[in-house]
Amino acid sequence: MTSANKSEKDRVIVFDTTLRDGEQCPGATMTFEEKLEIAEMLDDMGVDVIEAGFPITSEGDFQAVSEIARRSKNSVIAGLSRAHPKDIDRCAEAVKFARRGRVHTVIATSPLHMRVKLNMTPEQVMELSVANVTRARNQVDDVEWSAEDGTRSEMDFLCRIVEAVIKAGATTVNIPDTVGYTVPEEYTNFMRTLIERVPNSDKAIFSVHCHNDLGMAVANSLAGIAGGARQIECTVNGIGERAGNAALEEVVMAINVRNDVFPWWNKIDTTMLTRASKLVSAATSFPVQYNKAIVGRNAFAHESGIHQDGVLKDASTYEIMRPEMIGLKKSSLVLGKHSGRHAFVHKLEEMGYKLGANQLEDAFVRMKALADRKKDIYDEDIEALVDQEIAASHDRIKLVSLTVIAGTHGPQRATMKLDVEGQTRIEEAEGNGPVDAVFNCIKALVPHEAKLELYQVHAVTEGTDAQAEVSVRLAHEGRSMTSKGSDPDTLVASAKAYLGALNKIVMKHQRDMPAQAAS
Ligand SMILES: CC(=O)SCCNC(=O)CCNC(=O)[C@H](O)C(C)(C)COP(=O)(O)OP(=O)(O)OC[C@H]1O[C@@H](n2cnc3c(N)ncnc32)[C@H](O)[C@@H]1OP(=O)(O)O
Ligand SMILES: CC(C)C(=O)C(=O)O
Repeated sequence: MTSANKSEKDRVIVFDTTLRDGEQCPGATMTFEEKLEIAEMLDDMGVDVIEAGFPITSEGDFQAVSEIARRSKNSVIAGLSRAHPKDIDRCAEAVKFARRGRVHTVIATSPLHMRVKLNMTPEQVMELSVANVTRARNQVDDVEWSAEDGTRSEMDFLCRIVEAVIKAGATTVNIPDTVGYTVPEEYTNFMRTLIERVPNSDKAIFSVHCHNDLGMAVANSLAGIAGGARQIECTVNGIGERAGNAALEEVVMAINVRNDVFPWWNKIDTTMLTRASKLVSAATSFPVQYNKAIVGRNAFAHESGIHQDGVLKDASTYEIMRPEMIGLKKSSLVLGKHSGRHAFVHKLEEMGYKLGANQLEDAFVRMKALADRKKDIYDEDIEALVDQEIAASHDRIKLVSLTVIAGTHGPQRATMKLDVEGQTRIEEAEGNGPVDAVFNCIKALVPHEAKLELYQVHAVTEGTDAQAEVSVRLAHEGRSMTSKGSDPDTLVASAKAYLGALNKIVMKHQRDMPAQAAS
């Protein structure tokens, strides 16, 4: 819906209950400071109503609701209360500090809850509701009344009690699907029938509050709006009692992305959704499911080659919304065993590599082999893979020959012949031991600043004729390059390992040159 044709009757009021229903689920308790931080973020995000807690629950909850109310900027601050005078008074006392405070009073209306839990007749529930809405209205202008277990309530009774609470001053009427029992079409009809049958329904906003026991909380919320409700109660990341509540980020994005079928609008700044999700996850210590819609870490990640190719050609092939819309910088192409060449080349280009066709094919085959063994392929894995590939075929510096004079009478002396980019160079150097003499020779032949960080010798086979394997790590300009060399002669293996690491540094330097020149 464009801003030109936005009308108030099509606006969906977003009521966030992360701090109340969200906190009710086992393990989600948040500290006072965490609640303040979340409330501030919700306020900045454009949430219309923040249900900050249930003040009668504890002194801590009362303090949190009061402080959130004091600090509120734009949002209405609501507190929950039972249909009980002491709950109502405590709640009104907490929310009165807000620019606009709301008392939200709830009582069950289903036959089961009234009989078993409340031990009350419908008439007693009606009386109590009217009395407590009146009591609340005497203290604040904004009063919400909720019919707990509304979707399992009898329509005739619901119509009568809703009419009565609106008369008593309720400004919002919420019909929760407390146990996540309804299904979309049923809920649309339920809300539509109720709104049509209650004679004074135009005097209040109708609200939906859906739980996810059958995984339909979001679908049901939208269906309730289709039936005439104009407030959705939801939580960040969908946290809440049992299987949770409708997820705020899902209802909001469903309305925004499918505005053709959900022709309503809301005031949420969706670019804050990712941040909100992370904040709530950190405060509750509830990890966000990887495949969670909108904010899961895989929601904008692609590993399959066919999808990656499509996304590279045009992201809308596999993405129905742009990642920036929810505050993500970009979607990610994750390399793995399902990836194809297009994504591999793209990744290499991002990392500054440009390979010839054969090198690319070899590196790709080795990436697949690695992915079969390893769950996550990181940039360093690709770097190691490709550097090895390039180094093998493109060594700028090659060892031609080496002679070392060692023994008890030092200094030890090495004579080395190298092929440096097609030119033969010969040099002699002394050292404090034969390895030092070999490395000094290399430094004389190819002057460089790299520092030796690691030198290790392993015997690969047994016996005095064992093949030696030497590892050398050189540090240069904040990066380390490691290489291995093997030979039956330890000194030759040492020279090969050193030259291998040096070749990588040279190659990296050449690769970075164009980027540095451009910047
Ligand atoms: C669907 C929802 O999410 S509703 C919100 C649920 N959230 C919570 O319960 C969290 C906060 N709750 C609490 O801290 C406590 O339950 C309190 C402070 C509200 C009440 O604690 P207690 O007085 O010890 O009562 P307890 O929780 O054991 O039992 C609930 C009592 O409230 C009554 N009750 C339940 N709902 C309502 C209601 N909407 N209006 C009036 N009374 C109610 C019950 O019938 C029961 O009454 P009884 O003691 O006469 O049998
Ligand atoms: C308090 C009400 C709205 C509730 O949380 C529910 O019915 O699930």
